[in-house]
Parts: sequence; structure tokens; C-alpha cells
Amino acid sequence: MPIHAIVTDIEGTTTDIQFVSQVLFPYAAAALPDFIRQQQHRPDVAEQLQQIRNLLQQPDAELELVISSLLHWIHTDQKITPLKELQGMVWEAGYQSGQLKGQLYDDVVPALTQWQQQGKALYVYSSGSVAAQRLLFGYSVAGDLTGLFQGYFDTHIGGKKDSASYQRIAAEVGLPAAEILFLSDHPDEILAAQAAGWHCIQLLRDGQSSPLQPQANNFSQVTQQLEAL
Ligand SMILES: CSCCC(=O)C(=O)COP(=O)(O)O
Ligand SMILES: [Mg+2]
Repeated sequence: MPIHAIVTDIEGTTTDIQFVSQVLFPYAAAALPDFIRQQQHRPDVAEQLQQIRNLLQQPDAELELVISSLLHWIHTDQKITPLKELQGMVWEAGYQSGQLKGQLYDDVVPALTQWQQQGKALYVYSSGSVAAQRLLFGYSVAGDLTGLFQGYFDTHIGGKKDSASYQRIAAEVGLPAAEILFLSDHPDEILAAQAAGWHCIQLLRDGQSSPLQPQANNFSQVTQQLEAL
């Protein structure tokens, strides 16, 4: 059955892991404490702070404890939804000022453009919030690419290692699992999507090896494999 939709991960797939770990996360760690102290009563910020206090099982936790928990989660790369929402909020100013630019591997834009021209619907599924995804592609090194995508999914739909998340995305996209291709560098994400019946290709960007098949080193190799699916 032909592929009608392609869903891509970001970190390690469209974008070098180093950009996320060495640029985006340090930016968030530096900016979040003051942002939270100053904006704690903004409704969208207050909602995330409430969720963090719930996760900590400390409904009355001091703001500084919430902030130190967030910094710990950033340093240990935890994919916690309210952290991801707050990161997206602080990155916005960085992208708007030009301090941040969404990094993409050189093979990404030509392939996405070609797939779109072939009539495939393109989506993003990342642990980064939908707002953060839109910023990365909207302020990318190749300009505003948000028009390439029909939709964006984050951990509000479920964790990326949970097969049920891929069933929910297929329902939202309105296609059978067998018509959707998922691209990710992470083996656990690939296994979860395969368990939901999706086609998957694992991206191995830095010469790593993996027992999983099929795999590709870049999006040009994905294009070649697409023809055989
Ligand atoms: C959306 S850009 C920020 C990336 C991020 O915060 C992250 O956790 C990356 O996760 P991914 O699911 O894209 O590997
Ligand atoms: Mg990834």
C-alpha cells in the first residue's frame, strides 16, 4: 500500500542532536528562571506551574523548588510535557530576536519539498511542544518552512515510546497505519510505531549502527526507499 503521510521526529532526525543539547537546552536553562519569576501569573504559565506542582505531588511547592526541578529536568533531558511547554515559551524570544535559528540537515528541505510535491501529507511528532516545533521550522536556516506541514503532534497526544500515541495520531491524520511512514533516530520510538502497524525508517545520522531495519543515513536515502514501499 503506498505511503500517503510521513511523520518526522526532529532531534536526531531532521536536526542535529547537538543543536538541541548544546544550544536550545542551555538557552532554556539560562532564560527559564527569570521568565518564570516574572511571568508566573500569566494564565498559560500558571497552568504549567500547576501541572509541575501536581507532578511533584506538592501542590504548595515554592516557586524556587519548581524552578530547580525544571533545571534538573533540562539537564537530564526529561520529556515532561509542562517543561516542554515552558521551553517553547522562552525560545520564542530567542527565535524572534535572531539569536536562535532552527537547524536542519542539508538533505531535509529538498526531501520534504519533493515528498510534498508528490502529494504526501507531512507531519511532525516531537517531544518538543507544538509551539517549539513551529518556531524551529518557522525560523529555520532555510526560512519559514511551516507551510510544508499539515500538522504537528507533541506529548499531549502521548509519549513517543508508547504505541497508543501512534494509533491516536493515525486517527487524527485520518489514514490507516499501513499508509503512514515514521522517521526517527530513536529505536524505542521506531518499535512503538511499528507495533501500531506503521512503516518506519530509523535515521542513523552519525554512523551509528542499529539492529533495526529499515534504516537510512539521510533523507535522500529515505526517498530511495520510499519508492519500494
Ligand atoms: C521541537 S524543538 C526542541 C526539541 C526538544 O525539546 C526535544 O525534546 C526533542 O525531542 P524529539 O522528540 O524531537 O527527539
Ligand atoms: Mg529524535
